[in-house]
Amino acid sequence: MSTRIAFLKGHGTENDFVIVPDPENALDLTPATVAALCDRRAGIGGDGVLHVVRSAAHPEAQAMAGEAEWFMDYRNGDGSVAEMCGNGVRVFVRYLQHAGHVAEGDINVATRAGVKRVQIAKDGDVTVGMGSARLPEGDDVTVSVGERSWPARNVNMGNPHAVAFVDDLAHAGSLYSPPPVAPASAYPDGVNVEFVVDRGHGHVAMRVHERGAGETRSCGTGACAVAVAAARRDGADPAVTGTPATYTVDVPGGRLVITERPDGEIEMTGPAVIVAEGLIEAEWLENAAR
Ligand SMILES: N[C@@H](CCC[C@H](N)C(=O)O)C(=O)O
Repeated sequence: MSTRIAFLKGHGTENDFVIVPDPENALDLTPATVAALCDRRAGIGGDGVLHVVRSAAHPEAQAMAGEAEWFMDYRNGDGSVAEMCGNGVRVFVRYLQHAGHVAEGDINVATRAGVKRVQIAKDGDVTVGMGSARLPEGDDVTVSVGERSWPARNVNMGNPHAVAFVDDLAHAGSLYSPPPVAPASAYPDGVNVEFVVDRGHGHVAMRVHERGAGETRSCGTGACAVAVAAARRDGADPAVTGTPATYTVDVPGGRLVITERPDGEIEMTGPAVIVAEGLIEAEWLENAAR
């Protein structure tokens, strides 16, 4: 009888993930395996994989093991590695709670963008301290779709984003392929692109084309990048004014609330849901790895 490998399926504002618990880092999750798992027809389906590993067991996280027991080894749906996933880290902690590894309260999670502090509230929402945004000075960029183009803000949330304010989210088009961003030299490792419209005071809506996944229903790091870009556009810089800036960001899959504090820390709150759990056939996984 062949061994089976446990998985779960979860989402945060419909940014969906295949969760693969592998505490001792025993699985060889090749890019081909990840892409097969995320395939919505021949696999389980998801925007990415949350590989759940003890920090001490992963070479990229051992240095963080003293601060955070668990490492989120995040992979995009095409198999590529990403530094950070804001919705993913909330779902990751929801999984840790579901599996009985942690209780309500504050939990540290190691990520490629450093240790993130995550809080599980009684109402079910999960808040993550995302760290601060980096806005490379004089590094603004241009995003295009067909004949239209917009000036965009280069915002780094541990991973790269280009944030464009548009008149209508439909102007982003089908987003079947990555929207061109110029100059390409601003993003040597590729970029996530957000299109944003205003909905009211401190309230915006966005669509996103994610590096390594295509258009998704939500992107947590993207929503944070959007909140920071909107705040700067609106003349709000909490580090200067000493007043936190809060934005509600509507995404196709729900709503996220983002607050930037005067010390630069950005907090994001939203839902995180475990949908299902099951077993992957080892033989299928072995074939997928080839
Ligand atoms: N959906 C994620 C971001 C996932 C990584 C991204 N595609 C990248 O390559 O940087 C989020 O919620 O932040």
